[in-house]
Amino acid sequence: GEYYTYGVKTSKPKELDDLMEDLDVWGLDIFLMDELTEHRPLTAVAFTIFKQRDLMNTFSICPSTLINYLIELEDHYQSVPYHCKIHAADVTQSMHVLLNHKALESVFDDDEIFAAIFSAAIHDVDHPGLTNQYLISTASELAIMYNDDSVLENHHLAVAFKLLQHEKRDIFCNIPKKKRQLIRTMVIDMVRATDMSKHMSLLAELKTMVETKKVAGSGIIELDSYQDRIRVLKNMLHCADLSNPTKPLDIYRKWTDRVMNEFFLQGDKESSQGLEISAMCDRHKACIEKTQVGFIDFIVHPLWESWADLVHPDAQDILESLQRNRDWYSEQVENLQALDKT
Ligand SMILES: O[C@@H](CN1CCOCC1)Cn1nccc1-c1ccc(OC(F)F)c(OC2CCCC2)c1
Repeated sequence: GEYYTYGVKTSKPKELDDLMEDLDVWGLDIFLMDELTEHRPLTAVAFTIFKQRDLMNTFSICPSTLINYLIELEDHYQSVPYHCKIHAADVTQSMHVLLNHKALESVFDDDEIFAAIFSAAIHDVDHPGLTNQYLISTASELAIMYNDDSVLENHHLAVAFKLLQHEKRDIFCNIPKKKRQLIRTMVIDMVRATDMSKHMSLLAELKTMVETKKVAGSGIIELDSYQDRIRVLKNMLHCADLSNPTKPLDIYRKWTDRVMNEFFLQGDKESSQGLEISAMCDRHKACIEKTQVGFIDFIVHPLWESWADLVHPDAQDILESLQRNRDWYSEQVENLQALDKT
């Protein structure tokens, strides 16, 4: 059918134009993007970012090849409550905004920017809505395939690269072999770093970088080794992946509903299989508000506090939004406790 400016059909071109004005704004309504693009948020967001960053010209990517790839990629995101194509679009758009931090201005080259946006778009493709721990403890096909090591993350990478193998979808086809291999290495490093079991070591590396941060007079960070550059990009994708609590509260709460739904569906499966129900997956015992306060205090805030140090002062607004949201969920806990006393 006919494709419009953003690579997708829309019955509301004016509203979509207005929404795309917010493409580099933290807090863009990605759920509205899903509606206005007739459920092609990832294709629309990724295509428009590629266009805005002139990546199709830089890497001689034919627009129809990019569209073919993005549509196929988007169709390989499963319709699970949380790890669906809207999450992929959300993380891709969030990555696009983080790459625009002043402290990172002209730090990364085109290869790294292409690798970063591509990694965000593919990072959860074909996610089954189940955790690595579940896949391992049920000796699933995927766990056997990947020997229990970053099972989901290795699968997302394999699926995404396999989709490139059709000539109509191979967006890497005009990139020189050496450069293609470098980009592939960076993408593998970034997507593997989204495995939550790597969170503590990734955060420790980020803290070390902050302590030893080399800054030019202009406040722009200096990164002189591949290891340092990929460390920042891995943490950037991890931040984008754990950015729900930093977004406007109405958007954050939609993500909380979705992730709890996905966890509870896993809990239902575990229960029906006579397995012990995983933490936070028991719909009859979960306290959603309390676990969000804990998630922010123990995981999300420590990560974003270090990121904000690295790119100071570019992420102050994000940090303040996170604090407000934490306070709101904490008040909900107090209200619920007061209710228990009545
Ligand atoms: O599951 C999280 C990591 N675990 C590690 C073990 O300790 C608890 C947290 C991160 N993760 N991984 C995939 C999706 C998500 C994930 C993403 C948005 C989440 O909440 C909201 F922002 F939407 C989210 O909330 C859960 C339920 C309460 C605490 C965490 C989880």
